[in-house]
Amino acid sequence: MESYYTENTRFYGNTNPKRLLEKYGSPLYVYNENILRERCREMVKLVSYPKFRVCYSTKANSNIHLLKIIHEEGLHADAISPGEIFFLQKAGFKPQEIFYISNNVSPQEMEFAIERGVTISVDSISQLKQYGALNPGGKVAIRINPGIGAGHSEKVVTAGNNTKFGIYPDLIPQVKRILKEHNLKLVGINQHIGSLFMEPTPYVEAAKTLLSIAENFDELEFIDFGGGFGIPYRKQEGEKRLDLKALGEQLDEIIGSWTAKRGIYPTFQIEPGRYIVAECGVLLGTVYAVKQGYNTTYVGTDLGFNVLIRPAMYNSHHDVEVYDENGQPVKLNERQNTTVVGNICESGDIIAKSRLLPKIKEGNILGIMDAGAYGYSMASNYNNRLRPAEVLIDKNGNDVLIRRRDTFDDLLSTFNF
Ligand SMILES: Cc1ncc(COP(=O)(O)O)c(C=O)c1O
Ligand SMILES: N[C@@H](CCCC[NH3+])C(=O)O
Repeated sequence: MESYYTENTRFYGNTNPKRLLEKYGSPLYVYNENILRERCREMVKLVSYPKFRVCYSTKANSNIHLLKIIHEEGLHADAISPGEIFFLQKAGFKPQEIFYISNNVSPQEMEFAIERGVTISVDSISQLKQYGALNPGGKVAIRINPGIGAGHSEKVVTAGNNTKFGIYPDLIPQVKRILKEHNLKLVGINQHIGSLFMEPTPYVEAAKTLLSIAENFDELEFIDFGGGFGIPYRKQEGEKRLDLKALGEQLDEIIGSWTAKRGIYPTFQIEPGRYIVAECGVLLGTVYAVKQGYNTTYVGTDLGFNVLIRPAMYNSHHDVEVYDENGQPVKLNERQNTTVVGNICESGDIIAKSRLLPKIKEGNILGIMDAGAYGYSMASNYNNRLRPAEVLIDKNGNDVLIRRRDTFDDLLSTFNF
């Protein structure tokens, strides 16, 4: 089948991968503003219940320029750390638009949010007690483990029996005692079952469970079903999109019947990260070596796992597109078994294993597709490598540098000499 992306070269606006690498260097993260805005809008209209809000999950990509666009589209945001709260505020999010979903944090980190007026969710009895002691009479949310998990790898399943996250429902009497002891108001309950589901069922089932748990509390201002909305990473094989219409209709139905039965109308919210940013991002890199192995051809690039760790960490698949000397996508007709590797000193430094790709030569450019989520945000300086620059193809198709590449001075900047 022809590449989804080959038909979609509009991604690069008025330029192309070759010109982008000539101008900004390799490797390079490239984001498309129109796609980002489209994904935000799809999520905002997911359900028709009027008090519905979308909290973008900042961990997926915390580039301040992308955060500004997401804010312009009317999304709120969730944060997992004071550093993310700091970035969100820099991007213009107001404290009441930020939800701090904390996990095992120090009193100082809780104070950081309390001082700024950011609502915190805690996810253990210990942390609820710590919060109560710090902010008696305050508002708080709790993260529930609904007992149902889902995700693309066991490392990203965040509910069920094998996870550090969330409070089990049988601890609710204890939660109530602590709330009373510290005169806390429980304003919200939230959950997140895990990252990347492609069928509505686990999410909807977990949402129903959360609604039954919500019946234990009278004054909830919001109920948060979490993120995890998947994107099709295997577009070249024709993978289908998550059916948002079906998912939205099911959510509307359970929200509608729950609110009608209870006669209360809290805000409902979701926390998508990947769905918002994955498909607006491509990671470009350059081929420097081609080597015939026993079973596969190794294509050696500057795309080490310091730049994109998902394949090495979770065995994740990203489609690969090959560009010719004019920066145009090479058609996927004559294909050979190819393994794309990086420049990091580890054998696990593989970005695409045993793929059928067109014949690749030194100097070719590769596009690692759907790399906007958990790409740069999980990048590192391992091997003292420099994290790449980030470029935005803006809504008029122009390329804009939104973050420069690291420098050697950046690597030195934290040392005392
Ligand atoms: C609490 C919480 N909310 C939201 C998300 C976003 O998940 P995703 O990017 O799969 O939508 C995550 C990450 O898995 C998370 O841990
Ligand atoms: N980092 C994961 C997503 C989940 C992380 C957040 N709980 C990934 O790249 O797929």
